[in-house]
Amino acid sequence: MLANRAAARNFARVSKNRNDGRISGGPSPIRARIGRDVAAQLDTNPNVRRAKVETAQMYTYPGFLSDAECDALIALIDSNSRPSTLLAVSEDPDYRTSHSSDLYRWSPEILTIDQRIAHLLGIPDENAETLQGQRYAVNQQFRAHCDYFHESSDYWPKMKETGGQRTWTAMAYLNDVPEGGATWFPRAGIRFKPKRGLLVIWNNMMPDGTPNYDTLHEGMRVIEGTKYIVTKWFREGAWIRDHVPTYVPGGIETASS
Ligand SMILES: O=C(O)CCC(=O)C(=O)O
Ligand SMILES: [Fe+2]
Repeated sequence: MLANRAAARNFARVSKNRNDGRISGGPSPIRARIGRDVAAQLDTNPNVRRAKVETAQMYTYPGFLSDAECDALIALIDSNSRPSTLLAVSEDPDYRTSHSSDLYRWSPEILTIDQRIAHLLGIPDENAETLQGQRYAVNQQFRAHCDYFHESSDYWPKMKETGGQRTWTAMAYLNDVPEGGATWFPRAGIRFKPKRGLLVIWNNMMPDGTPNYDTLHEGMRVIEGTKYIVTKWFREGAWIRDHVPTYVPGGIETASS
């Protein structure tokens, strides 16, 4: 507990603008406020633990998803997945070798989980991208990357229009993995072993709202078994702007805005 409080104090002091050589963005009062507000909410939740990391705000919530929820999500991922993609082209064909599944946001089971995650962080659900499932078979991985967008990139104008920068990430493991598949933050110096139901939450921004290169992370190669996760990325603004459809059994009400 003491160590975690010290981590929180030190995080507030760390404001050196480290980056990976690309312009990923500068300070931002809105992103800084989101960082403070979400951390304040997580710090008072008795189910949430702050990770012992000084250079980023990082938390865990063991058992956030029930076994039944994990099983339902695994079945959905298996029924609907495609090879994972990247926003920017990579020269390394092994960079992201998993399969992804865009989970159907308006189905009751996804909506409930989506809203629980948004409520936990205290960020409006409309700021969140659709929950994305990932499946990694043996030897598959997602090499080191940051979840925030590079504001000098070709894809940025489109991202800016659809809610802007990614601030917080929430990622849950749906199963235990016999060997490999940890999520490793080499710069922050922490590694999470997949554990069924565990939610890992981190802020991709620094205290002043600048993208935090210390959140660099890697989905390590799976050595034995299959790894299933769901990831939710929160934007600084509204990602959903249009009419929000209502779910009706067998489909959605599709009135346009
Ligand atoms: O698979 C992992 O452990 C990390 C996944 C990840 O970084 C992501 O989905 O953005
Ligand atoms: Fe990531």
